[in-house]
Amino acid sequence: MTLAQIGEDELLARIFPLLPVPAATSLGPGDDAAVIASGIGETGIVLTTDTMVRGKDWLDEWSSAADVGAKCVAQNLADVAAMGARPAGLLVTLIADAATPLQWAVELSRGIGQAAAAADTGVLGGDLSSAGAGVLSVSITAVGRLDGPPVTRSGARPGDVVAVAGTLGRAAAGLELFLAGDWQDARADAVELLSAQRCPSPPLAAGPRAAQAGARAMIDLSDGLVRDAGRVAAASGVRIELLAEALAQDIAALAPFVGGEAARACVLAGGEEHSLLACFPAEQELPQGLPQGFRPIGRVLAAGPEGPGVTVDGVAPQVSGWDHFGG
Ligand SMILES: Nc1ncnc2c1ncn2[C@@H]1O[C@H](COP(=O)(O)OP(=O)(O)O)[C@@H](O)[C@H]1O
Ligand SMILES: Cc1ncc(C[n+]2csc(CCOP(=O)(O)OP(=O)(O)O)c2C)c(N)n1
Ligand SMILES: [Mg+2]
Repeated sequence: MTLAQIGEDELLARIFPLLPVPAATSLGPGDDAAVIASGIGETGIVLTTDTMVRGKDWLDEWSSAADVGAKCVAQNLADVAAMGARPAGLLVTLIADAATPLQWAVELSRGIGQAAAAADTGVLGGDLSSAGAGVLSVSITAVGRLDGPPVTRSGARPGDVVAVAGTLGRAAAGLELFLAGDWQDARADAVELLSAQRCPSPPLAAGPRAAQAGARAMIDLSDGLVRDAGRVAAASGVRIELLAEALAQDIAALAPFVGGEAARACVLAGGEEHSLLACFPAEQELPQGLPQGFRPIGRVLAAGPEGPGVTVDGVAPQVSGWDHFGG
């Protein structure tokens, strides 16, 4: 049996039972970030980590070292925001073949520093380690502060409104353009899609805003809308019903660049967008009732006989989303 045969979710289900969760942990593995008590009132500290590997998460042909640094910060801070927390600091690990140009490591750090500063945070430390020929990997651990209870994946309830802050499918469309290979002469508007893939800019401030507004569940969209909504559905024991009409504009905006079918796949299954998907009590359904930056895209329904899952206009979409091991 290999990792490819089981995929990420099944691997996690097998390893979680082997890992003791420290005493007095508020929230252990399984959500966007873990939570421990801060020791100050009811507030908590969130902790999360995300890694990028050359060849798997970026290619040097299309991403500069600064892009890689900024993207790794964005991925991590999106997980902090998805708990409803604000960033408190980063730890950075660089694992590199000793033949890596010094300039690459310097530019990586410049990208990390700029992205951290833009998010009103900074770097607390890290680690350096060498690796075999051609290996290059960046790992960041982010720490965040909560002002109130964390917003987990498990609090969605039937009747809630499903809303998203940030764009959908743009990083995936950028990846399509890179993989198609003819991106160097891209039109100005296509360059925005390439940038969304090189260094996404998640709506970080929307996370704490959602928490403040009473969001019941939240996740950042790293592996695709349907797959990540499915994680909220599974954790909450509900069905998430997305409305095709609410996604039509997102799909139409990408179609001229990648074609209609790929545009739909980008919006429903594209990874690395790091927008925030949240479920709010139904009385907040009107856009002015939702916190700034969120727009409604669906409803939470009872799970029904088929169990928790995601549907689009009542039908289970035939899209998969990203899995590092192909599961
Ligand atoms: N090797 C591991 N050991 C323990 N927990 C892990 C491991 N890998 C991932 N996790 C936990 O599993 C959950 C899902 O991980 P992941 O899919 O990477 O989350 P995200 O998409 O939010 O970055 C997270 O709570 C994470 O902390
Ligand atoms: C060379 C290359 N191939 C494929 C991808 C696509 N890709 C890599 S990781 C990923 C999903 C996000 O993975 P990760 O950042 O590990 O997410 P998380 O742990 O937050 O779920 C996608 C769509 C890419 N960015 N670069
Ligand atoms: Mg996440």
